[in-house]
Amino acid sequence: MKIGCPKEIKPQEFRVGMTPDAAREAVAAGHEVLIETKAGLGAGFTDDDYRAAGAAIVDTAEEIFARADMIVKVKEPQPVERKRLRPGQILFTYLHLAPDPEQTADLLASGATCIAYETVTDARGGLPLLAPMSEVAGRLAPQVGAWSLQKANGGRGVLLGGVPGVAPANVVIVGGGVVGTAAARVAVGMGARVTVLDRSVPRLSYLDDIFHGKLVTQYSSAAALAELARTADMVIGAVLIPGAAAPKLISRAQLRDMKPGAVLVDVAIDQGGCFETSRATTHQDPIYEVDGVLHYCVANMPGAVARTSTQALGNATMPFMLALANKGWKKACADDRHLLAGLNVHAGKLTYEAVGVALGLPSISAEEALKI
Ligand SMILES: NC(=O)C1=CN([C@@H]2O[C@H](COP(=O)(O)OP(=O)(O)OC[C@H]3O[C@@H](n4cnc5c(N)ncnc54)[C@H](O)[C@@H]3O)[C@@H](O)[C@H]2O)C=CC1
Ligand SMILES: CC(=O)C(=O)O
Ligand SMILES: [Mg+2]
Repeated sequence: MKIGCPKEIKPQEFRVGMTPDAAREAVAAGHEVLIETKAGLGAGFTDDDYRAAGAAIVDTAEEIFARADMIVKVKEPQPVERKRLRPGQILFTYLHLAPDPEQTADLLASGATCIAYETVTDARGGLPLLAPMSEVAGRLAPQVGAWSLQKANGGRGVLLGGVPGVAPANVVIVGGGVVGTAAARVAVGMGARVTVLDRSVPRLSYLDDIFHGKLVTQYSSAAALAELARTADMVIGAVLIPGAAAPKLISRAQLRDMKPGAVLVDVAIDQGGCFETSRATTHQDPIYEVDGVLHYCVANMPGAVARTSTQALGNATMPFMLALANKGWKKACADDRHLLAGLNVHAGKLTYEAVGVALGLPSISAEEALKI
């Protein structure tokens, strides 16, 4: 199979879909790997690194899309990339379709087979291709929130850990999954007073066990979050209902009850965001203010640490990328129901129910798609 990896074109996105290691494995398995020139530079990989791995360097994205049977990327395809997809081509990348009707319409129109990293599952109920980036975004969340809290950035002027004689900041984390746990680890390490809310009591028990009393756990009811938001310096949104649009957990009216200069870090923004007033921002212009409360809503946070993120993502995607290339998408998905769970669009049909529900569109099951 010809596997193509274009350079990412989303603003300030420095990750790349294939590492030289992944390219080397694909070439060893008998595939042809096409990498757009300079695609890896932002993550510290040169064209020569890819050439040494046996890949061919191609001058333009157009040529990659025209020649490749499978496109491997990081971010959802941008409008110009969507126009280049064609029936029968495989697209393997993050999609986040539930909050994105335009992208969904374009992917349906393309006729391509689109497998979303974020809905591939594993045997333990996890999301193995989302988890590495959630680890990164979770670790970054208190760091970017702490930066936003600095006075020069519009924040309250509060230091997360306080100092002797001055209380630390209150950090509230909504959602105690991969992002929430990683965020808690860093926020606790920075000396903040941390509360984590989740709807899963087993998950709260796990957090209670691993943090040995260094944070407070709380069942995520609307009333509990409203109460905690009032005294929070930072609220980190880290909820997920896989594939679906994020539930809105803090309303605009509630912002008036929050401390002026407090910050909302909405990591769940790629699924539409879990605060009513969230809208996606970029690394170039990451924060904005509504009713005195700062919002940090960057939808590709891991792009800020592109080298770490590219390596972590590449480790996780490699076995699935190889299965798709070795067997073709149909056999690879038929053999592995966890990879099949990643199928979101095939031949003009939506194949992921939660996306259909979020967008009011009809969908078929991924199993049915295997027969088309
Ligand atoms: N902005 C960015 O750059 C990035 C965003 N993300 C996003 O972060 C979000 C979280 O991802 P993960 O931690 O990997 O998901 P996860 O599935 O590991 O954890 C989500 C947690 O949310 C909990 N939850 C669901 N509804 C809730 C509610 N109403 N209140 C409290 N908790 C609730 C679940 O029980 C679960 O424990 C996703 O939307 C993901 O796409 C992930 C990586 C990068
Ligand atoms: C998960 C995701 O969307 C990202 O890493 O950008
Ligand atoms: Mg994202």
